[in-house]
Amino acid sequence: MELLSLIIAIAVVAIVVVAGLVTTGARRGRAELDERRGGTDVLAPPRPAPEAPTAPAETLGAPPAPPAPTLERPESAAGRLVRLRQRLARSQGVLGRGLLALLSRDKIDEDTWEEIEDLLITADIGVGPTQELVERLRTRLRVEGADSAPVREVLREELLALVDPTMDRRLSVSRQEGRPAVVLMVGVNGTGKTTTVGKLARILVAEDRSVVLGAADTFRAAAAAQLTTWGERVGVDTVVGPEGGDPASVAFEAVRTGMEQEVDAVIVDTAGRLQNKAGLMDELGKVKRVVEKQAPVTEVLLVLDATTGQNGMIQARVFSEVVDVTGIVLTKLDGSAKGGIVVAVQRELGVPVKLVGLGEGPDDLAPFDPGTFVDALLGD
Ligand SMILES: Nc1nc2c(ncn2[C@@H]2O[C@H](COP(=O)(O)OP(=O)(O)OP(=O)(O)O)[C@@H](O)[C@H]2O)c(=O)[nH]1
Repeated sequence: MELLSLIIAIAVVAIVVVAGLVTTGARRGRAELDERRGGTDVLAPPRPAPEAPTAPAETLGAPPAPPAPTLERPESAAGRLVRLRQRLARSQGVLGRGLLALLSRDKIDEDTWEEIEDLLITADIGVGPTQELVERLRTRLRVEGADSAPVREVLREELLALVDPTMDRRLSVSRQEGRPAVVLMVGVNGTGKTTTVGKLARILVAEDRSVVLGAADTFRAAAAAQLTTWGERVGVDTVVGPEGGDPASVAFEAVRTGMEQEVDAVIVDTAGRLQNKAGLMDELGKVKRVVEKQAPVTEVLLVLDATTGQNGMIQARVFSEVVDVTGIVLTKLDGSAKGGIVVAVQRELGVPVKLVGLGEGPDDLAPFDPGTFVDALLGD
């Protein structure tokens, strides 16, 4: 009996131990499963991979591009001088109308001829051309006398001959042999050089020509920004360099860009500081040499401020000794009664005035036309 009780007790203990082991194993298995499931009792579908937070539609990607700037449509070159004729007449009227009044006197004596000479000299025509004109007028009015054409007509003809309508005033701004035309704009700071580059670009754009600008005036910090703005307004690229950098390398880059873009013309603004002739020669000579490794320079336009009179003439002389000037741009003719400089500078350099500046507006630059100029001088 005692033995039976012992067997039963051992069996009970064994059952309890086995049951405990089974429970622990089951718990460990659950724990492991739970661990694999993410520590939750609930059988959940696998969690989706984490995603970038969904941004509101309007902030997706790059910020919306600003609306493309509206490009300006510059005024065509033809007829600009006619539009600006009034300004020319206002500034140069003293000369033209003054001459007309003196020559229309009943009796033209020596004093009158002297007055005529003074008027011409004051308008900066220069001594040589003044004497020439007076001689021709004297002869015609004496020889033709009462039979002569009206004084106004005689004067018009003689002034026109002095301005010389036979000079070739076309700008060389077309591609040649698969390369862009290259225009160097030279002149003393403040004459309106940078502005003229911008205005000329507008003239070319109006003629549907493609253009690249080169801001090789690295001397004046604002010049590059000023030029870039001019270009942007008409969709023209401007190549700029570091402030104080080498003007020749900017000019080189500009022409390289122009070659790549296959444009019609590259216009390069130069610094042209007139500190001394040797320095100027070095700078402009280098710019030209470097540019011509890629394409020939087709125009060297000298910008002169008409209000500076004889000073402008001195500048013209120095520049023409340093580079082969092919054309003159006379700026600020609207603010000067000294339109005679057209004649003087052409005589001095033997190159034509090709463009005239008649105001600060973006389209106030016009191809020079001798007939319209003389007509404006004489008034209607
Ligand atoms: N009235 C008038 N002003 C002009 C004309 N051309 C240029 N100007 C003005 O002259 C000033 C000088 O022009 P810029 O183009 O900055 O002169 P710049 O020769 O390039 O001078 P730097 O950049 O210092 O070399 C500006 O205020 C122009 O608006 C013109 O034909 N008539």
